[in-house]
Amino acid sequence: MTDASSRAAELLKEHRDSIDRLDAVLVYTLAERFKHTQAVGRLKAEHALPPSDPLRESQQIERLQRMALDADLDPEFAKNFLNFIIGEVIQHHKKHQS
Ligand SMILES: O=C(O)C(=O)C[C@]1(C(=O)O)C=C[C@@H](O)C=C1
Repeated sequence: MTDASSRAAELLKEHRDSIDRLDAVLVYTLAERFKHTQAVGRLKAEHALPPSDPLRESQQIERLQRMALDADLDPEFAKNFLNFIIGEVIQHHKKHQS
């Protein structure tokens, strides 16, 4: 192995270690978020509230897109990602109500 290729292998490993650490943060963060949304789902079912709240969603999307721009993340990606998670939450809420 040349010096350049062993340095590249070292850098690749460092990046992958960071990616693994950040993936763990994502999983634990998502799990914590779902714990809160499950509690919200129970509250909504107990009080006959609708599973989705479009006004709240548009506020969340707007806020997330502002943060994404600030963080140098594609705001369209951030929006799609949040919409995907919220879609999943709404399915869970609907199950609580049925
Ligand atoms: O805040 C709520 O009312 C929720 O049910 C949580 C949540 C979310 O996942 O953030 C999910 C569905 C709603 O449409 C809005 C937001």
